[in-house]
Amino acid sequence: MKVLSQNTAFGGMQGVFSHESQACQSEMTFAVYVPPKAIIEPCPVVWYLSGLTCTHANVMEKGEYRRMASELGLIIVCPDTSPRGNDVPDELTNWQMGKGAGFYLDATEKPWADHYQMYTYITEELPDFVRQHFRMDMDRQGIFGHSMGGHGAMTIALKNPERFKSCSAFAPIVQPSTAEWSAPALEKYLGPDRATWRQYDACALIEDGARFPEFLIDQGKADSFLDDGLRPWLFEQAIEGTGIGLTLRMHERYDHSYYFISTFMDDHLTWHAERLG
Ligand SMILES: N[C@@H](CCC(=O)N[C@@H](CS)C(=O)NCC(=O)O)C(=O)O
Repeated sequence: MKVLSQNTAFGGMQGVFSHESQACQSEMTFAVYVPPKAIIEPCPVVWYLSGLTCTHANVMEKGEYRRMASELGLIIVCPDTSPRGNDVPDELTNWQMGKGAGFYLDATEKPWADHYQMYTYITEELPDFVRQHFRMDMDRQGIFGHSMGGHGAMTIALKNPERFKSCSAFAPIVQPSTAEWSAPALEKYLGPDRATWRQYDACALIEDGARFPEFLIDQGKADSFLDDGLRPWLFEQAIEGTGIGLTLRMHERYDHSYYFISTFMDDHLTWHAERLG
């Protein structure tokens, strides 16, 4: 593991690290915040998955999670959103595909499949890696994210309910297989057979029987991506009659930015801490 930076913050440590990923065949960077309580005992881990165009750095610099994570004793891990490097395929003029747009899936199509294995990276390789380097209580894990990362958090929680005890999202893409924003990317990564897309679509997963106890979703009403990309009302419909709990909060005047995310960050961390014990 390469240490790219380490800084003390709120009595804990904000670090940025990189390692060689087998899954993505690329050097991957991630951020970890370790609260001061971790000196005394292993702390629960909350994974934050970022949105389109982001790296690990957007939430680290603008998410304002450290004060509350320090207080609540939560480790926060912030991975990158795609493989990186000169040999990784990309679409240079399309921010919804390629680098910065890994969609937390395992691509099956050329030329993407060799590197774009973000589902395996996030659910297997990175957890195995960080547990070796940080004292974490892996029996207490939560996951949250923003936009494409909200989609990642919700689909990963729905597919791994035994691993995650809590899930929340800021402005998630709840049905990526039908959104103008994301359907073209799913087709390129996964091919034309839409049946294979369903495992990466929170609404479709629920229709197909996946379950998770409850979700917290915050959504700004002034978010310019609300109608084309995000559409949380589709998730509300998908959970009807399933017993899945949903706290959906629609906020007047808030947009898609980190001003919105940082405003509600404390509520999300509290939501996770209450469920992680
Ligand atoms: N295409 C626009 C929009 C992309 C966008 O809003 N991305 C969201 C996630 S979907 C984000 O978090 N952007 C980075 C930031 O605000 O720091 C851009 O590149 O600025």
